Amino acid sequence: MAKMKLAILGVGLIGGSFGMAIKDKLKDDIYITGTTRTEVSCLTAEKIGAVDKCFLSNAEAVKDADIIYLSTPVLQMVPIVKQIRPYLKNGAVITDAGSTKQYLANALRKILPDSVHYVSAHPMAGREKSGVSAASKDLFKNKCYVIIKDPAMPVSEDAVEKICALIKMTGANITELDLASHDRCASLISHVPHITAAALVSLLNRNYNDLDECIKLAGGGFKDTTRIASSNADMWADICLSNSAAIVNNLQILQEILSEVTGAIESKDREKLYDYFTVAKEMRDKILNETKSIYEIE
Ligand SMILES: NC(=O)C1=CN([C@@H]2O[C@H](COP(=O)(O)OP(=O)(O)OC[C@H]3O[C@@H](n4cnc5c(N)ncnc54)[C@H](O)[C@@H]3O)[C@@H](O)[C@H]2O)C=CC1
Ligand SMILES: O=C(O)C(=O)Cc1ccc(O)cc1
Repeated sequence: MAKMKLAILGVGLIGGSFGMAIKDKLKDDIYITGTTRTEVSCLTAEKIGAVDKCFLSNAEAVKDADIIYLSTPVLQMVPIVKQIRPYLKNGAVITDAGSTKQYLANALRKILPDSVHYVSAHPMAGREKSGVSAASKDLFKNKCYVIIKDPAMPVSEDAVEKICALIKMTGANITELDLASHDRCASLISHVPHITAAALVSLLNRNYNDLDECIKLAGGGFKDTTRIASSNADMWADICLSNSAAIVNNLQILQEILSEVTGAIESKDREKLYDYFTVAKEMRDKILNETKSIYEIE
């Protein structure tokens, strides 16, 4: 039987980690090609074993591929699919790691031929560092990996099984969601927290003439609440633009919460402030307790 061929377009943190995990499990039973935008990162991708062969051309990488894994920033994916469309073989399965799903599903549905299957998915695993040099074969281990099942986007069970079989090799736990639920939940649990972490850092840039003095005081609290503000700007701009309705809705709710707590401080309402922190602490402790296995293995 011919070897399975996997093409990873955008071998960065996520694509590189996916390639490393699959290569680690399947060794020579799979042939992995990939693309990056520079020769240096292409060489790194080969050196760390994320791919067998790296190209600077997406068209070259997808030749004869059975499975195509898109792992560039979200808004790069549709132009890439348009570019590779003539080179896709019948029966090929495309999946993607994009952080937002509805926008991609709508756009890809319009441009993909019937002979190519699309399985929408999202690894809920990552870190604030980007690029292939930050990749790790264990990045997805014990983390949630969402597979989209949506009545508006029927997909062949055989294609879903092929993608799930690869995802299982990374050690991730598969969860199913529909498109709208995914984008709503991801905005709440990931997108708005990232925007907020960046806002906490931006706060330092406003109203403070003595920034150097303030930074001397930075401790664990600042580091914990702002770690993800070090994430890739290209990727986060695309996420905001491709899930704007859910993100704007949750940012407005966050502004209401901040207005309420501002009011409580101004009016010296100690009971309200006590309740504000108590409710948040109880909820966070409960969530961490219920998701212990995710956070213990880093
Ligand atoms: N960073 C994270 O923690 C997570 C990211 N994601 C999603 O995964 C995707 C990739 O994110 P990362 O791996 O973090 O980004 P990254 O910046 O580490 O990697 C992106 C890769 O795509 C390449 N690239 C960009 N445009 C390209 C193009 N037109 N053609 C070929 N290659 C191109 C870059 O050279 C780089 O190798 C994004 O869509 C992101 O939303 C999903 C889960 C977690
Ligand atoms: O660094 C972290 O902890 C993250 O939360 C990474 C992350 C970023 C984007 C995603 O779509 C999913 C996970």
